[in-house]
Amino acid sequence: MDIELVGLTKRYGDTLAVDAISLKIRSGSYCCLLGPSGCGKTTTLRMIAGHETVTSGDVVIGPKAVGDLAPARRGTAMMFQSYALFPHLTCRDNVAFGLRMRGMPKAERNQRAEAMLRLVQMEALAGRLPAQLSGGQQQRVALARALVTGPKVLLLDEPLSALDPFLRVRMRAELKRIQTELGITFVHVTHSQDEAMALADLVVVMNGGRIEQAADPRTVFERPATAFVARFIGGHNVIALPDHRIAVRADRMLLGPEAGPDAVPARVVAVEYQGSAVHLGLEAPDLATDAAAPLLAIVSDRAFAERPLAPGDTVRVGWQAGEAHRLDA
Ligand SMILES: Nc1ncnc2c1ncn2[C@@H]1O[C@H](COP(=O)(O)OP(=O)(O)OP(=O)(O)O)[C@@H](O)[C@H]1O
Repeated sequence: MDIELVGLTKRYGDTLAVDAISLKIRSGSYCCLLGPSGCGKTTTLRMIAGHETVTSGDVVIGPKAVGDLAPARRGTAMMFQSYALFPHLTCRDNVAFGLRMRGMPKAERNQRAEAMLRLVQMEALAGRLPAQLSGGQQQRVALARALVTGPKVLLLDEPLSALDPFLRVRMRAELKRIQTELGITFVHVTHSQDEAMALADLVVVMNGGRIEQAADPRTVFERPATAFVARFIGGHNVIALPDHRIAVRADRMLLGPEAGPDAVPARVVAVEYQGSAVHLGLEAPDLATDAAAPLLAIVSDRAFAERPLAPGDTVRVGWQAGEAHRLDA
């Protein structure tokens, strides 16, 4: 189901948590709300779910504004960071719980619960209690429980943050598979750029209660709209020119003889080996980077091996004109 936010605003006393945001999320897409702590992501999600009242503006799900509808009547389901499974119920009964509340007969609800457990690859452990499961397994059960009532929209609040990094990457692939298989709309709150880039069809970068940019991951990375987006997404240098700012991808910085005639001198201040690439921190007095951080240049391990650099070295740094991307703000 399509979701549309129209001038959606939330105030808590003097705090403007969400500031008149407007956004269209197409049916069947995977949308990530991305931004630093306190930017209003969770509040936005909770207003879509109906767990939070709206100060002004509208949430439209499918054909109708849902402002007056209780959470259970919006066609949405929510999955939380803490899995909140009932400890005394088996996986199967946890998943079937919502159907029991709706008065579905036992045989049918068990069948539906088993189908959902199959979808999340937990059918073999259907008879276990939550305490007998790992964190990742509990999370799969929580996902099955959120999906069992057939929501048109699944809302996920930092669903992967409690998992260790390895499991997080695996579960993230699972989320994407399940979303694609079901074809329903997912709205997923995260503060992780990697997670948003890996999962989303639509990345919504938020800052201070507003949307800085809403676009597909590639556009956000290749054409960040603002300096905030360029910095938050990472892998970019934000450079101030006399009348505007530009972003240049760190992996497009050119060093040494390749840097071209317009290159400027820089001093190497940091060298970080990252496996397939080497990250170089550079101080270039002729370039105004408006953050305190040094310039970043990412070079392949091979290129670095051919021409190694160490802290204290000087090198010329530049970029091809086409690689400079003008920022709106
Ligand atoms: N119940 C509340 N009462 C007062 N202020 C609140 C309440 N809930 C959130 N806020 C404030 O609203 C702003 C947005 O909070 P929100 O939880 O939506 O941010 P977030 O982007 O989800 O952050 P995080 O990643 O830390 O969860 C913050 O300044 C927060 O302090």
